[in-house]
Amino acid sequence: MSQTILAFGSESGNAERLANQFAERLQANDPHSAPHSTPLCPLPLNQVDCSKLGADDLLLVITSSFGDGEPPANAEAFLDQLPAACSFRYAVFGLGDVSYPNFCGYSKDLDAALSQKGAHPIAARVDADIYFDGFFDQWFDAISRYLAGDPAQAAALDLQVAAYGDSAPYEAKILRHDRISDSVLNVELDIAGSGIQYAPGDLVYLYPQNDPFLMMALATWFEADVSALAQKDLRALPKTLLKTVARATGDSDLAELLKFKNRAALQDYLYGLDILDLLETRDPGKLITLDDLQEVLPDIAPRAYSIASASPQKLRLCMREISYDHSGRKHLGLSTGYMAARAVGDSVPIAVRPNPEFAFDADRPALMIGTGVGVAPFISYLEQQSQQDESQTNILCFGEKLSHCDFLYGDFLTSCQAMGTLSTLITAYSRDHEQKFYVQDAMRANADALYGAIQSGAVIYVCGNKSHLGGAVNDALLDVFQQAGQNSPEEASAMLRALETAGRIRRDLF
Ligand SMILES: Cc1cc2nc3c(=O)[nH]c(=O)nc-3n(C[C@H](O)[C@H](O)[C@H](O)COP(=O)(O)O)c2cc1C
Repeated sequence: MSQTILAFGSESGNAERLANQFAERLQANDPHSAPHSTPLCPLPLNQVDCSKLGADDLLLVITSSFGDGEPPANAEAFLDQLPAACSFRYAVFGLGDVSYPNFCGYSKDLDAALSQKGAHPIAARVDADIYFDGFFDQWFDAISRYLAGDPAQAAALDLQVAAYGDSAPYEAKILRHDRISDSVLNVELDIAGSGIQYAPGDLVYLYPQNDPFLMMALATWFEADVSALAQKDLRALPKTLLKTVARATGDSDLAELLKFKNRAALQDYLYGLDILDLLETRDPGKLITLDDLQEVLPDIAPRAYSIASASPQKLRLCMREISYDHSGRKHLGLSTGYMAARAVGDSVPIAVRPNPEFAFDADRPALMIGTGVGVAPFISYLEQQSQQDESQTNILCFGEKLSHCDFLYGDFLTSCQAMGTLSTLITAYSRDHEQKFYVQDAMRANADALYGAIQSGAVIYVCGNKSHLGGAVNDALLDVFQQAGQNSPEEASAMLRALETAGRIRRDLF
């Protein structure tokens, strides 16, 4: 009699949980699945003896990859005990994470070894990323139909996330590239077919390149090809570089500035400075060489932005452009300058990463507090909510400078209000009136509404500039608790602590 074996390789429990779910769903005769007479009892891969499996048998494997694409401990022994020749049928569901260089390394090795030894795949291997639930539902559906005698769906299965990541970013085409205020750039990227999945709060990483004008100016300075600096961050000037310059040029002022006691003055000095400014002002004798720079300048690090969309086809981000004059020359922010210089139709390398600290809780009301481009994750969340039949009670407190030109995504937010996805929109424009009015002032002015939302279980999400919002929002919350809840200062502090402990205040500050 033929047998079906369901095995898992799991380090932190995901694959084991899915294997148990698979067995339970099959047994419960899920509406999509076929009845299955003998319950499947999932077991670790190490306990599977393939020498006992014949041509009629089926091995179903759900396994993650660990280390550098290696098997989890409870699957370690499996490949070593594989017989030289196999005749059984199999299907592999691989769990992984595209941010690891060896994405789904073990499940890929396992699939290759099984087929090389003569085992027959009934479905193409699944390479699933951290958002694996959708793939799992489809895999379960196809395999359960196969078990019920209908192999077509399994044969047609094609569930493989492309292995983009830090080592191989995904090249996304720009679909839209426009300005939504004087200084805010809105960019939409095509991710259809990429396998990229994300949730509100997640981050997109950009891999910017240096400003070509700065590179040209450096080539003129060195009278040489400076392409060796292409991957170097020309704006993040490390102390080791400044020490090298001070030593080579005998610049005692710079040496003095590098002393620990002068760290605040050093920070001021470095603000807005790039490598060319430093060379022009501190090294007129051109003692610092290209090799020196190559050695001490850090590589360009990918830059993270909050995703401002919820579509599986398109990914939106917004960024405030940085552009200023320093020493008579125009300076651009590295990634905003890079993105501003691109156009519709260009491709840009990206990677998407989860941001668990700032994940949205769809089962609770949301009290969202954001300033400027800090509105981005809230746009994503509201877009997701507007795709659902019912939405939570959601409040957004949004702060910017001027109401007539800085109401970012204003049309969308107004339509969310009309649809009911956004229950309350509170805005604070700091420069509309003589008297400055910030988002924390708007929180105090709407204390009753905010207190009511928090009392009804809302999670508080704060996104925006660290120095503006870090302490100010906490102070405003304390005032809200006292003002609207009639709490003493001590009680208000205890409430804030309790919310923090319960994970009901989530911050993404930059
Ligand atoms: C320390 C560590 C190493 C990992 N190495 C890899 C890897 O090399 N390739 C990969 O695709 N995923 C890797 N992952 C991601 C896991 O495969 C992924 O989180 C999976 O869902 C875990 O499933 P499990 O809980 O069943 O073990 C790694 C995760 C951790 C925490």
